[in-house]
Amino acid sequence: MTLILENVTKRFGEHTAVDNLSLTIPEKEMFGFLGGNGAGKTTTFRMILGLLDKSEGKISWNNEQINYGKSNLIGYLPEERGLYPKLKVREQIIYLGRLRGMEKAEIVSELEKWLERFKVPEYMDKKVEELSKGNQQKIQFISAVIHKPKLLILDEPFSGLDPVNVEMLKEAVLDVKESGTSIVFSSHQMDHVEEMCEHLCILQKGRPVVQGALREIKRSFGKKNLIVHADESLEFLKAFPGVVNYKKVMDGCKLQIEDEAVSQEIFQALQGKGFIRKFELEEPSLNDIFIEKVGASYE
Ligand SMILES: Nc1ncnc2c1ncn2[C@@H]1O[C@H](COP(=O)(O)OP(=O)(O)OP(=O)(O)O)[C@@H](O)[C@H]1O
Repeated sequence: MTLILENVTKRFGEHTAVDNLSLTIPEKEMFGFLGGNGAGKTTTFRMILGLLDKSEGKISWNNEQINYGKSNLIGYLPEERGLYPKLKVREQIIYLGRLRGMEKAEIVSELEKWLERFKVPEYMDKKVEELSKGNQQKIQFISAVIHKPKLLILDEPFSGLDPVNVEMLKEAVLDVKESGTSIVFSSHQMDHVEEMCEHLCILQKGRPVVQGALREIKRSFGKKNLIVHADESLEFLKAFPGVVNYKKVMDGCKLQIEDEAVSQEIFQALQGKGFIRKFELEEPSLNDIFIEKVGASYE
């Protein structure tokens, strides 16, 4: 089931939050949705879910109009987490599972599996308000996937989690994807998107500035990173032709260079200038691409 957005626009009064956005999110894919604060990610999610009317355009899923009435097919982890603090985890998930048409016994058995997996079986009969913020997030995630949705929308799923819990949740998300669910998720942490997504879109002021397959986006960016560690000062590389950016790091520097050929010229220029301990050419990171494409709009 492919999710398609065609020329979707959302205006709040004079302000255009999402501007003529077209996207195709392939079936059974993990799609990364990125953008700075206020870029329009949550607004797009709300429109996909039918929680917010769009001003213009068309959103369809499997050629049908999508809406939250089809909630047994959709899972949503909202940015503003929304659990009932006074309810016990068991009551909470049973309530949400029933709303999605599940039988109570099936809900409890699925919940037990998830709590075991997240290493918190003892939370079954704890009130949500008794759990830490990160652990509430695990429960919120369970509430989004308990009914095995076909489409899962995760708004900042990893924010506020410690590194161990991030890894645990990442694995869970990948398993949900492997079971055949299409997943769209937003994140400000580029490394998560880089690790998990085949396709992505970077929004800036409601418009896509980068869109497509991650591998292709990196290839077409052209610039590469070069890390050099040496005994001698490398300051002279700041002004070296083809060096776009120079950053001092421990023991050396990290350069952004125009293309691979520049690295060879630098290598030659370094001959006879002391011992080179590291000389490593890297693909640009998604963080580099994001900063270049979106960073300018902050100035
Ligand atoms: N209900 C609303 N009424 C008026 N303006 C809104 C409303 N919801 C969102 N906006 C505006 O639309 C723009 C996009 O907001 P949105 O929440 O979609 O951004 P976001 O990309 O999710 O940002 P963040 O990363 O900070 O969560 C912002 O300028 C925001 O102020």
